[in-house]
Amino acid sequence: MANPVARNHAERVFSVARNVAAVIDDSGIASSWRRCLVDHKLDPARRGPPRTLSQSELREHVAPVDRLIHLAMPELEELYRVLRSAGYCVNLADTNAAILVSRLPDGEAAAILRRWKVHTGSVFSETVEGTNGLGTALAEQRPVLVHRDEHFREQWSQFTCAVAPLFDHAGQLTGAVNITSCRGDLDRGAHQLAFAVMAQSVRRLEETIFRSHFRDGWIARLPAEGGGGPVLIAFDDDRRVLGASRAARHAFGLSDTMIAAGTPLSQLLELDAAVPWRSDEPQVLHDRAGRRLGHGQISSPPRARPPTAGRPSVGTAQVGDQRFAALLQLAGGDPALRRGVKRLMMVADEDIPVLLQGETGSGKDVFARAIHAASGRAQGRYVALNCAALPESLIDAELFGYEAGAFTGARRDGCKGLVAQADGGTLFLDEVGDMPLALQTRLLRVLENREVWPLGAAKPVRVDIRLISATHRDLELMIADGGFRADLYYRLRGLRVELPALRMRTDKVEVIARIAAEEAPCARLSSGARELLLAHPFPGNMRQLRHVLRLAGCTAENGLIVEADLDLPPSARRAPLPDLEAAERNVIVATLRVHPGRMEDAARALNISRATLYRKIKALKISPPGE
Ligand SMILES: Nc1ncnc2c1ncn2[C@@H]1O[C@H](COP(=O)(O)OP(=O)(O)OP(=O)(O)O)[C@@H](O)[C@H]1O
Repeated sequence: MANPVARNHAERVFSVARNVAAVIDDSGIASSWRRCLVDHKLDPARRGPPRTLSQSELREHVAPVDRLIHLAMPELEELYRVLRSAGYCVNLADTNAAILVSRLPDGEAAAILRRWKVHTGSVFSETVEGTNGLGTALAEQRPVLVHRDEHFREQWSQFTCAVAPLFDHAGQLTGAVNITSCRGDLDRGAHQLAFAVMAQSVRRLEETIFRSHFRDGWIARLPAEGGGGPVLIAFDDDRRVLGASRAARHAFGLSDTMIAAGTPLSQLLELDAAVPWRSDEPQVLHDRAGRRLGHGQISSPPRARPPTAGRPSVGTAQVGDQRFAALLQLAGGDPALRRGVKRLMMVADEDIPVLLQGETGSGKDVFARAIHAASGRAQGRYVALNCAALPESLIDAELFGYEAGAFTGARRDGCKGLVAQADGGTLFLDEVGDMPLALQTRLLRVLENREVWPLGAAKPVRVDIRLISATHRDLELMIADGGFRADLYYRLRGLRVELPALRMRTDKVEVIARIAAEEAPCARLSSGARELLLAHPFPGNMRQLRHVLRLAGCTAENGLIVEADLDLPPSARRAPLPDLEAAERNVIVATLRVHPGRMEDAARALNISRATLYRKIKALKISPPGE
């Protein structure tokens, strides 16, 4: 042990850890030191950089928390804006203490943090790096401030880090937010303010995560006590609890089992059914025993909010209508897609079924949600059903519901099936081409009779639903092969809209710029990176583009995304020269989209005869575009 400072530090660590019981350990530092020595067998004098993840390891860490990163970015950017000039870096880490997003401050501080690898890809778990902000906060699942020589390893003594663990909608640990400073002129107390700012930002982020998860439910927000997280309870229209934040679980003793059993909200709060809640306004809430809890807020799901005034009636849809803004934004500048959206706008208030056709990741789900939100049924529920993911045994009960005691294991009060839940709203049948034939027959009956027959029920229940379905399959080919019922197809395809693959969009340049601004707001695309993105075929379409840019936003240095930041498969880094067949297919599909339903014009544009065009369409298995 060459360095006397390191030796003194190590001696202090050994002495404190031996006498943990005797020291005042409000900050938990002494207990952590002891854990590092006794449990993790670490050496406080060891020097060396933290472990850093390779690009592919980083990808594996990012994938499971992709949505979290997406939700967290605006809050992290705001925190960074506030703390950057004070010399703090802002990091988001996963539960393994691997930094996935990093924003470095200006000037010399950034150089020091970079030299010590306090940035994206480094791992700061307590079991390897000893007591440190990220590792210790995650190990103890509580906010911690580790100031200079409170670090287990002497080499980290130039830093102060404050970290708050992040809990998801179910109260489970999902990551941590960290701010780190290397300013030697500030004492522990001086860092407390930044710590408090960061903790507040984490509380807001936890609320965002919760609200995003329960976006279709009601949410009660109760006054929070002390420094705990937000106290939030989600519940359904029948006032049964759907979920609760970590702090709400503690406050009301709510367990997963109680939530799964659909505990009535009345067991937690005093509810006066006669008094309608004033949605989103602060109001005094009481517990079930009538004790005043203080000011809280109850927010209704978007569908239950009153419609905007002056909603236009059938057939008067205008491009300028605010309610269509989301749909038009999704369509971007692609002319064929804009034509599809205009047709959707014309029938927004009609109950005409819509069939969305497109490759994976082309936006079928987001389009379906936007169609529902722009429709006259926006106040009703949007219920999505993935037909490919339904276990055969659950189909009937899930879809059509059951009466109390219909079978062993059934809920005591029965269950409303998904179809009935969409009553008054929209039912989205995703991957409809993957629906088993037996279910196709049962669904057809529901659509024909507009009623469902729950298991064990004496009479059917009438339902009023609008159907949107989506598939990446060619249903007409499936009909020809006997894999899909023709009668069901014609019921589903009222208005067919094809969502083009990203590589076929004529507005790819603008799409890339828009998604880059959303996913990597603090970074600029270098011209090399832009070229690479434009040339890439993106088999995963918009989803893949978002993922690639989100990751690039995490790894970009100095706010510039370069080619190396783009996680594109090496073999596909340059778009392969398409083979003749693929090239022909692309040209024909693009031409048919420009001349929908007008074969004569399409053939003329391609400079081939109509008969040749039909032959090519058949040979290349191209599905005819929607009218
Ligand atoms: N036009 C668009 N503009 C911006 N983002 C989009 C657009 N379309 C899709 N996305 C984004 O791409 C991702 C995938 O979209 P979505 O889930 O709707 O695709 P999908 O076609 O339903 O995919 P799958 O068939 O695999 O279920 C989402 O993050 C969505 O926000």
